[in-house]
Amino acid sequence: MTVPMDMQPAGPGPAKIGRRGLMLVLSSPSGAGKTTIARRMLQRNSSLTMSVSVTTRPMRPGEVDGVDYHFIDRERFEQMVAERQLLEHARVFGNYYGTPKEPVEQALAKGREILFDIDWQGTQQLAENARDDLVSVFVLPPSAKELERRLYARAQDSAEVIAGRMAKASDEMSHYFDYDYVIVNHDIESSVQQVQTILEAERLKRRRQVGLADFVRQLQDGL
Ligand SMILES: Nc1ncnc2c1ncn2[C@@H]1O[C@H](COP(=O)(O)OP(=O)(O)OP(=O)(O)O)[C@@H](O)[C@H]1O
Ligand SMILES: Nc1nc2c(ncn2[C@@H]2O[C@H](COP(=O)(O)O)[C@@H](O)[C@H]2O)c(=O)[nH]1
Repeated sequence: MTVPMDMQPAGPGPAKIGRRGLMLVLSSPSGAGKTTIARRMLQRNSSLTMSVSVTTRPMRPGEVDGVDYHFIDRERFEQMVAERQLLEHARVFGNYYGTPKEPVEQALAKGREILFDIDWQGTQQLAENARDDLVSVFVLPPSAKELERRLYARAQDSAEVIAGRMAKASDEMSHYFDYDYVIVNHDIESSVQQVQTILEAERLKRRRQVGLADFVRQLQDGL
């Protein structure tokens, strides 16, 4: 997948430096806090667009169809896979999840930055297709006890579901090794600031700055 630029190199007048879009992925064991971090990042960054996944999992109290997820049945999910409408997809905790391709491509075409809350399987698939445009962050909980406490405090899943997610947490966490960055979510404000720092540094990567050559040439011409 190629990510277009949000600003073309300058015509007449002073050269401008633009930015390529990027794909910022947050993954973690369930309950470590990535959804909370993602929501705050969206509030802070108007250039960020959230990728809204499809899922076959039942809606939780308070969730809104089309905002938190597109809630679909298994048949529709299989159809989307068959029609190649998903950029990546995976089975997680017995349910099916996937990233619709079209909204991501549209947002990238406008040079926007896309935020993904997906698991390690989805991250691996995105990396296979667009490694250069991917920035991946793994969020760890401070402790196993705190992870369980957060899952209960969220009060949205049954004890059985929580036990299932805790049982998978160790395996999930083993994938931290494949990520570009790893943060430990002790305090939400610090974690959001850390992800913000990552985003700002990644924007400054040379390959993501468009029109640098023209800008430097103009600087040199003025010497
Ligand atoms: N740093 C933190 N300190 C205390 N509580 C937190 C912190 N970060 C998140 N939480 C709380 O922990 C619970 C789980 O957070 P959240 O839903 O963001 O996790 P998640 O990683 O997105 O889980 P899932 O993968 O199941 O969607 C929520 O109730 C949230 O408010
Ligand atoms: N590979 C994908 N994983 C996804 C996607 N959307 C969400 N997820 C991950 O699933 C689990 C469970 O989420 P929950 O909302 O049911 O608690 C979590 O790890 C999410 O990151 C997706 O489109 N693809």
